[in-house]
Amino acid sequence: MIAIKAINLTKKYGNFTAVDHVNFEVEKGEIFGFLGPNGAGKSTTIKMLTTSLKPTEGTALVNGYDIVKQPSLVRQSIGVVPQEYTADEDLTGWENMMFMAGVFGIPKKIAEERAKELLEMVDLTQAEKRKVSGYSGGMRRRLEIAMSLIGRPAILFLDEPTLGLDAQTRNAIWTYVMKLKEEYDMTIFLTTHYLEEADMYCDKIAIIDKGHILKIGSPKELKESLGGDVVLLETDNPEQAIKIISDIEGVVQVNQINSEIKAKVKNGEEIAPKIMEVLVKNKIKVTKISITQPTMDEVYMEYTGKSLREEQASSAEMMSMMRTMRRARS
Ligand SMILES: Nc1ncnc2c1ncn2[C@@H]1O[C@H](COP(=O)(O)OP(=O)(O)OP(=O)(O)O)[C@@H](O)[C@H]1O
Repeated sequence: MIAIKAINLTKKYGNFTAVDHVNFEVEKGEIFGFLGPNGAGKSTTIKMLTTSLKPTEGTALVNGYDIVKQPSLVRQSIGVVPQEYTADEDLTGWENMMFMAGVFGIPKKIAEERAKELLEMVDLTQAEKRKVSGYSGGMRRRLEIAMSLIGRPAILFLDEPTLGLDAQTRNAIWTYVMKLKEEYDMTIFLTTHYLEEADMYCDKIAIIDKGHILKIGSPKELKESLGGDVVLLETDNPEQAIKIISDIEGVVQVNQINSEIKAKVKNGEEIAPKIMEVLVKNKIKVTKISITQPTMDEVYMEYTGKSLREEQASSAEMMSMMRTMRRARS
């Protein structure tokens, strides 16, 4: 079943096209990640899908509702955690939950039951009576995830859910997201520019840059699209081993680098045992074997022509330069 379908979704800010005729489908129960650098159009897309921004052209179906023609039905069926903070600092965690339940028109008794359960899920029961102004960044994010779930949405939208959080909190956020997928079969649409997180947790990834989707697929498919895995071997007879390995189906290329044989293969997990089997049959002794897959970094580099790390580094440098300039002026 399709949970989200974007049809030529487009947003222009004046003459500038931030999202350009984007088409994609998200299946029910899937964690779908929009991966791209700053300014790629990720937030603009999420804002259109959650109806806080109107498309200039095209549309999308969210839970079967048209974002342009049926925005209030879309809003009732989704949960949203935007990039900017939404919880009220002057209220406690519990009061924020109750406020959100009011927005969804949930009867008090049911709201209280759900708030209790959700605050427990995000480990905030102990802090529920404290004002949000005293929460850490990670606690706020966890509260906002709980708030977004009070209406029992079929789809949850998360804009950079782990941005700026420490590694431990990022792991905790992902634990909740995985739990929602597994226990409630929830569809989760998120944006991120953390390559490792997208690789580890997303069922499907769309790489977006300059308003265009450059590639969509599962992390495995994206890595395979680079031409497959590499099997590294050491044997007691490299010359003959190379000849034998070259003839195995699914082996794309074989080279010898010093004492190692490097075989580029379509699917390492399937082909490595075959290589072993054939070499043993030919009485060639394998002393070492390993499989390496292309990384998400390489995938990103291939499709965008640049490294996300370099961009992040340069934007971090820019920020630090701006801070230095501000300090120098004051
Ligand atoms: N209100 C606006 N008016 C004009 N241009 C905008 C506006 N909002 C966004 N943009 C531009 O549209 C492009 C896409 O922005 P968007 O925020 O969607 O990117 P993003 O991929 O989410 O990046 P980030 O991770 O920095 O939020 C950027 O070049 C941005 O400067």
